[in-house]
Amino acid sequence: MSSDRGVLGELVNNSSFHGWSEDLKYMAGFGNHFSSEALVGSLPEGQNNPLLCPMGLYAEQISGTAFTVPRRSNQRSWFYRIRPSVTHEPFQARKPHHSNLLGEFNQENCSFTPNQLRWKPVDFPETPTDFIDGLYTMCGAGSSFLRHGFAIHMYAANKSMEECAFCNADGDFLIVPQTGRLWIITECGRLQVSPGEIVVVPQGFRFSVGLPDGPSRGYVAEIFGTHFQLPDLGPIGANGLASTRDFYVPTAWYEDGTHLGYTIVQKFGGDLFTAKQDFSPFNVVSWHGNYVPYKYDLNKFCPYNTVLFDHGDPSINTVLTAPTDKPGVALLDFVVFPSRWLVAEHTFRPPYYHRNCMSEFMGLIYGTYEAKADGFLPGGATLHACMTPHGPDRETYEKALQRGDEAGPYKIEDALAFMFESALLPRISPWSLESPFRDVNYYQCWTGLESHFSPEGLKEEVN
Ligand SMILES: O=C(O)Cc1cc(O)ccc1O
Ligand SMILES: [Fe+2]
Repeated sequence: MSSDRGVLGELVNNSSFHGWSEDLKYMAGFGNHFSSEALVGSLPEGQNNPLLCPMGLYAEQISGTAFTVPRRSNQRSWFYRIRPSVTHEPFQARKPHHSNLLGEFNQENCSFTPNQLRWKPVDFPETPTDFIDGLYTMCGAGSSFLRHGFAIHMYAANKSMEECAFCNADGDFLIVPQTGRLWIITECGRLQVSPGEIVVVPQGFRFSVGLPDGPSRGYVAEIFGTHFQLPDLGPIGANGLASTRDFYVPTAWYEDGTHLGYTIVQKFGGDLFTAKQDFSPFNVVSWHGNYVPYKYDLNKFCPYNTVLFDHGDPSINTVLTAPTDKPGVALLDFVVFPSRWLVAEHTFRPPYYHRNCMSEFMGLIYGTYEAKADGFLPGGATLHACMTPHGPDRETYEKALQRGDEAGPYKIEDALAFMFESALLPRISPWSLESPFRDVNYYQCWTGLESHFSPEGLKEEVN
């Protein structure tokens, strides 16, 4: 594969993506019950499914939680649409079979290793590739069938989805673009997501991805059986980290056209199925509810950190968390490492050396990550599984020691890394283990961390 942007630029014509306009309107909030009408008066008043909906629309509910979960965690939305989703031809297994996605992780389809893993950024594809075809699974655990687990995918694509909508029946997608904006049309409306922002598309939503910038790359965390929530703030108090007002939900937008051969691509049990229909799935004129896609700008994250000594645990930078049934134990935490001041005194400031009972997958959106002087590149990735030792590379360690106790306040700037952290032990897809982009020499970044042990030195100090 090569990354000839010029050639790719010619391949792609994104200017006509559903007549996209950039002046999108959003509603702010996290977990709210929203209402939105593209046409005034299209939302039924006082009830969800009247005999006849305003403007001759169909009422359709999408449930994101079992009907009977406690009210505080119940998620569902009501769509008022021109034709209902059910009006499609039968689903067929997609041909050719898409072999780069996994919906469950087991002995047969995956490997596992306690070694530290690192990947360089992949090249952009040379042939026209849309978001769906550009997706490939890196690792994961559990099963979408059993509604427990997660998958980590990445994508490299260069072409907008055309007359085609994706629907992930398996879980929620948290998408982290690294190169190229995403224009995402959902049944609730449209979102523009730039590198530095993230978007969550919950299970079951139909969506189409336009790539206005051509070659595009990014990361996707998929969670089975639960949804993301904001972390509790504990003693931090009522404010800080990601603020509810900075989450943006789309406003209703619809298209009413007959598109012969519109294809719904449904990910179901990790496999892809396609069904044809003769109208756009983005035909929701109004909607209300709390089961919604949303985006968030990571630059709005308000970091908290140590102000005197020692290196705090990275959980302080949690943006969103998907819980397990065990209090405080995440199925998947999404953690950022944003611009921030480091001020700790007599402290080794880079991330400490450690082994973690949780598994850590990291990506880099731009800049350099504070624990790695080189080799961890924007668009690349690392995986340090449960109890796999890791920490700063040799160069970072030596630089921190050179700066010494005298290091004054120092700002990490122009860098944005993130981590997907899970309590489940990830299995690795065969293609990511065999990938030509895997950095098989990763372990060498720690080679040469010498012993500085000197009992004599200590004796001298003590005496
Ligand atoms: O491994 C990593 O780089 C992520 C990380 C960062 C940090 O500041 C402390 C612990 C940790 O796992
Ligand atoms: Fe770590």
